[in-house]
Amino acid sequence: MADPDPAADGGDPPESDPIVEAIFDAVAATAPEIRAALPGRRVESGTDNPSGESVLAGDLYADELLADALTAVEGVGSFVSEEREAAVDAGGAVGEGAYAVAIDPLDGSSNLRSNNAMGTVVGVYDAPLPATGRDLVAAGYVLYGPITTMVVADADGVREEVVTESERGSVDRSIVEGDLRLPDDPLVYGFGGRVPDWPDDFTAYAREVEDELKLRYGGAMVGDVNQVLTYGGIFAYPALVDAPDGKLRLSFEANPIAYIVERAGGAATDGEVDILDVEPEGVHDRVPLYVGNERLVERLKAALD
Ligand SMILES: O=P(O)(O)OC[C@H]1O[C@](O)(COP(=O)(O)O)[C@@H](O)[C@@H]1O
Ligand SMILES: [Mg+2]
Ligand SMILES: [Mg+2]
Repeated sequence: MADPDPAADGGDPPESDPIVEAIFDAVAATAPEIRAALPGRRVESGTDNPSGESVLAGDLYADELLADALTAVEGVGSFVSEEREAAVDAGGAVGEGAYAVAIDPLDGSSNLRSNNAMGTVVGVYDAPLPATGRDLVAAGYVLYGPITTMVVADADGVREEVVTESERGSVDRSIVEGDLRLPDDPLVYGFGGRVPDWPDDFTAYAREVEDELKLRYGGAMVGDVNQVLTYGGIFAYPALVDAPDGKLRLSFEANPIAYIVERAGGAATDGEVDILDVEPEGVHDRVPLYVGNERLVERLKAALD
């Protein structure tokens, strides 16, 4: 369930965390370089990642750039990536003043060839990984769409920034929405996986939602979730009959998205429990993800019961 908004009780909003600020400064600073590098990196790298998926040159480039940038941040003790088997030790004791950062360097990379939206997903944990989402202190994503935006959720709430490259070669960031909240009236839905692979109970739920909302599925989680955050609705990459854990990874896809959407007033579940309560065994564990307006998520859980 959504955490109470610290500022809503009339109290002072919590001070922003300087390490978290430095992490998202580093992520924003890499965004123009990643975007500029994509045209020449649409080809297969010839390698597979720990999830057994083929990796594009763009995935590896983004991973290298973000690894260098994030492990250099004072207060980052460990770095985990979709493209790396194990955590990279960045110095500093995670959980005792240092954070573990988990990233999906390029989410939706299959959209690179078709020139559709992609992104970078970031989770900042106050515990060594694998950890539950309750150990997140912040999360965010960069969305490489017609413009480059960055959504950041932390103790202060959820904000959306536009990230542009300045003449000086650095980045300019302007907050376009300082208190992002899911609209109460949902408008869109996007469900991944092939329809014949959906379990019957999810298919029945999908048929109901299809009669109520507009289909918005672009094939990149960050783009599809950003539609839900903007217009209200639900995104799912469900459990499939031949993949009961779905496709998305908990540490650097589902948990960060769940943290963001919960702080924006929504909900996120694996079909049974809150995503943020799922106990992983490994940093590459997959989990079904259903995320969006609370009422739609509650109906989903009842449908899968
Ligand atoms: O191609 P499918 O099966 O629709 O899967 C799309 C899903 O796979 C992903 O692309 C997986 O992420 P990566 O591209 O980071 O591996 C998600 O962004 C997206 O939601
Ligand atoms: Mg991804
Ligand atoms: Mg990826």
